[in-house]
Amino acid sequence: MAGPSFSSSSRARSSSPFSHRRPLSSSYSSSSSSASSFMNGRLIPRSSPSSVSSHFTSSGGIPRSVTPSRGRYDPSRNRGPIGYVSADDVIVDAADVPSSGDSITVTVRFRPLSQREFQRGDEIAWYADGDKLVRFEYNPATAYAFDRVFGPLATSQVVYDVAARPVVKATMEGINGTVFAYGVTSSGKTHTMHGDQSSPGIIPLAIKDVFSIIQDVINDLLDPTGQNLRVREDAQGTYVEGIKEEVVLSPGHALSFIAAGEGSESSKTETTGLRRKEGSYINKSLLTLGTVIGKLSEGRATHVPYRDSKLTRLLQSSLSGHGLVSLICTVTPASSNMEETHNTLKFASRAKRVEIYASRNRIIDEKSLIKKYQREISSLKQELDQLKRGMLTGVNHEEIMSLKQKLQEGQVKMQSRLEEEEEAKAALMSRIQRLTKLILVSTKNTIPGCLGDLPSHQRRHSLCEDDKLGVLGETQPLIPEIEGVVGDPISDSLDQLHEKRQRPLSKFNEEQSSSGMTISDQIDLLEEQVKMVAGEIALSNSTLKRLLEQSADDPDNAQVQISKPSLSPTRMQLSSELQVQSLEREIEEKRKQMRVLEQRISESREASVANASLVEMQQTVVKLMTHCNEKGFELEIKTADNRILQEQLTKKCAENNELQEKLLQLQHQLHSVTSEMPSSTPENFLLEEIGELKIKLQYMEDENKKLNHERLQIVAQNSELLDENHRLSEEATYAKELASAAAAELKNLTEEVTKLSLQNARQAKELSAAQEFVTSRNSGVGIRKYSESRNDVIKLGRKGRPASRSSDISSSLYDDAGYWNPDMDAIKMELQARKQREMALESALAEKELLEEEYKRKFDESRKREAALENDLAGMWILVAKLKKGVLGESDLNFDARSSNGTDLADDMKENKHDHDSIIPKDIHVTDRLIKPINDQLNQNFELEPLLSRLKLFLLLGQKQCFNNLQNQVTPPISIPAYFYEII
Ligand SMILES: Nc1ncnc2c1ncn2[C@@H]1O[C@H](COP(=O)(O)OP(=O)(O)OP(=O)(O)O)[C@@H](O)[C@H]1O
Repeated sequence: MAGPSFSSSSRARSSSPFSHRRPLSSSYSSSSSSASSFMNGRLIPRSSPSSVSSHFTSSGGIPRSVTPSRGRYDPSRNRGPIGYVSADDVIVDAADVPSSGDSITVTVRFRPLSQREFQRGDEIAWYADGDKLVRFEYNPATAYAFDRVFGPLATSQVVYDVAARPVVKATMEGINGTVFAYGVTSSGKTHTMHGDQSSPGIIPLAIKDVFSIIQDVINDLLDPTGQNLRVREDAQGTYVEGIKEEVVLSPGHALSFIAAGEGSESSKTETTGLRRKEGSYINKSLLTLGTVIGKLSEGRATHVPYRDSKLTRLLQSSLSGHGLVSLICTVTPASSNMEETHNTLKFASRAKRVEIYASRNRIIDEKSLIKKYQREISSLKQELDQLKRGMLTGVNHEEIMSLKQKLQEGQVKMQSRLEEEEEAKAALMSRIQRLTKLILVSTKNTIPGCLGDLPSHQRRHSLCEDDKLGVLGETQPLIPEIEGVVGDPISDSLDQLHEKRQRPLSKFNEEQSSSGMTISDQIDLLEEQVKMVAGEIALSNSTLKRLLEQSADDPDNAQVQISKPSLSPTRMQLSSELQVQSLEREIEEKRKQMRVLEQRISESREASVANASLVEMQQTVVKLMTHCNEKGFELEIKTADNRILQEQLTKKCAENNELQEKLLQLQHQLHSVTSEMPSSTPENFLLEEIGELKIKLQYMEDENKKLNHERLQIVAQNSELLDENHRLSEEATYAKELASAAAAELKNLTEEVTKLSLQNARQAKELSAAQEFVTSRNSGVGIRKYSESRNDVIKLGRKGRPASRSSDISSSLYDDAGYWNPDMDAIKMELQARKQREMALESALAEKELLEEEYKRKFDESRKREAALENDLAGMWILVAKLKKGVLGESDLNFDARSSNGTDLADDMKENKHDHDSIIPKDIHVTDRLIKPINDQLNQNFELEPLLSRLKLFLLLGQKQCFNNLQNQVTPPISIPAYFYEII
């Protein structure tokens, strides 16, 4: 299927052998009901009150090969209560699109009240009640239901979408279809079918649709010269004889033809005063259409008077159910047209009852047909065989006769089919030839340089053919008729040629182009002629020479035997002198001719040089003209396309404006609503939410960066602190050592002091004993006591001597002879010094202990800070992960102004003018819960630190698998709260 074609009934008939066939493609035809019909039923006599219709039909496939498979009529199927209904009737929703085996799609379109109707006080009499009902204002019980009712505000695009597009689409799938508008005058048929620039109707929309489906379209158009087209029928249905086809290349192109068909119809009818006549035809056609629809809607097999009007004949194949039919009834709501509208509605209602059985056309190719016929022949042969066998076995006579009859009928049928096929084939062939010719002509005309670029040998070839038929053919008799000087054909042809050369160049070129002979061809011809004349001169010369020789040899015998058998005896008897003279004259004559020819050749050469450029120029001009025509044609198409585009653009602009207005309105509304309830509308909420999320994300990223920076700082601080800690530990160890040394010394000293005190006490005792001795020297008791005391001292002194540090003191207690001689002052001083040393050591120890405590406190603090920051970081990571996953719930966005590290973030955020409170999760302590076990473990075991740090990192990053793997390496395993697993 090449595509749809457009046809109209007011085109001339053609004698094309294929003219009685419908086009090889889907066809689009538009006509009114009248004899001199036109596109879209535009011809409505103002005086005529009658309804008119406008329609387009489209058929898919090749009717010749169409095999319509009709469905069975089933009245119970798909019959909604479409038609007249009472107000209480239940309206069943009819299918929006026509379907096979269904009824005609009937839609009703109301137009708005016109200015005139309004001014004269018309009221709304009929109106669209919903999109299925038409109701009577003055009696609401009167209502009609249809497939669809379009109110006065419905656009043609909507009407097209519902009422026509399914038909157009089906056409593209090979199902015939018809869309026609029906309605009283001024009810809106033209507006619906044709429309205008701002609101294109069904026809332009259909064309556009068709072109969007296919690229190449064969278009049947009205022939402006045609009158009185005949509607004919064949086995495939009704067709308009002599329909003209045009190839169209774009929607614009198709529309331009339609427009042309319309610019010719109106002028014709205006000027020839055919309107009245048209009106009467239309009335007749519509009357018949009403009758036909009425008959069809009865569903009985009665005679349907299709043939009574051209309109019904044209619509016959559509109405008789071969294709889809969409009827658009246009009505006015005006009360002044109340009755007409009612009639239209009744008509539409009746039409709705017509059943259609649209079926897809099948294209059967030649091979399939041959196969089909072969099958039929073989079955017939079988029948024949059976017949023969029957004859042999004694089948009764009647049976044989009936079989014979059948066979004959079959043969006749076959014969007629074959003939039909032959006919169709011939028609096709002729059409193909015609089209090929057209293509060739058009190619010839359109391909620039086609003729001029022909190779010279081709030109020569054609010349030779011309030569045979023309100039050379005339020159041939010259050779035998040597004396044919009178009426010399060469001269004639040369004269003709010369004459031609003398003519104005344009004329010359015209002839040249018409005969296909160029100057170079003519020069070739002249050269050939020169050669021939030269040959003739040579022949004459040799004859002359022979004659002269003979006369010289035998002057008495003047008889000359001319070798030429054609020469008459009388001539042969001429005197040799006369013959010689004649020959000489002839030779002279030929030479003259030759000179003339040579001169003409040289002139022709000169002329060819001069003309060549002119010819070339002319050819270029012709080419340019052709090109120009093509471009003009393209321009027309483009203009038409442009117009459509402009229409679309205008429409789009209008839509755009409307949308913008709506947008403004909406924005305005939104604004007003927002000002009342700032966050109540979903748009607001979403916008806010998006904004918040963006801010949060940004803040998170910033915070993350900050935290990372801080973390790095903390790590650096930590390492510093660790160093310091190490140093302090060393110092503490040293201090401890010192302290223990000091303690040991103190102990020794204490012991020594005790000893010394004891010694001192003893010495004091000894001293008092000695004093007593001195006092009692005079008595024996005193000396003995002194001796005893002295022995004790000695014993003591000797015992105490090993103590190294007390040696000084001891030594100060004895003289060189080892006798007790205590230097009390020295001892006292020594003791004093020792005490002082002891005190200093004790204070240093206390100081060191204080320092150690201070460092330890600082270290703990930094650890805590680090943990807190890590907690914050963990919180952030979790939040970021949630945001990325898009699982951030309301609860996550409940925030606490204070983070775990004690920073008052709320204050910071207030300073930043953003409501950053919201980014710190309330349940930030969760991270404490997560990290705490690890931190505890870390605090307990410093060796595990690298492992645990990694563990923490995996935990924070939510890498469950890595975390689990690593966790197994930690002994004892860390217990992780279930919450963590929920998060990751
Ligand atoms: N649906 C519509 N919306 C707006 N205007 C409309 C509509 N239908 C028709 N009109 C207007 O009503 C007027 C008559 O319409 P239109 O010429 O299409 O009627 P018509 O049936 O073709 O008439 P006629 O039978 O005389 O050809 C026109 O001005 C047309 O623009």
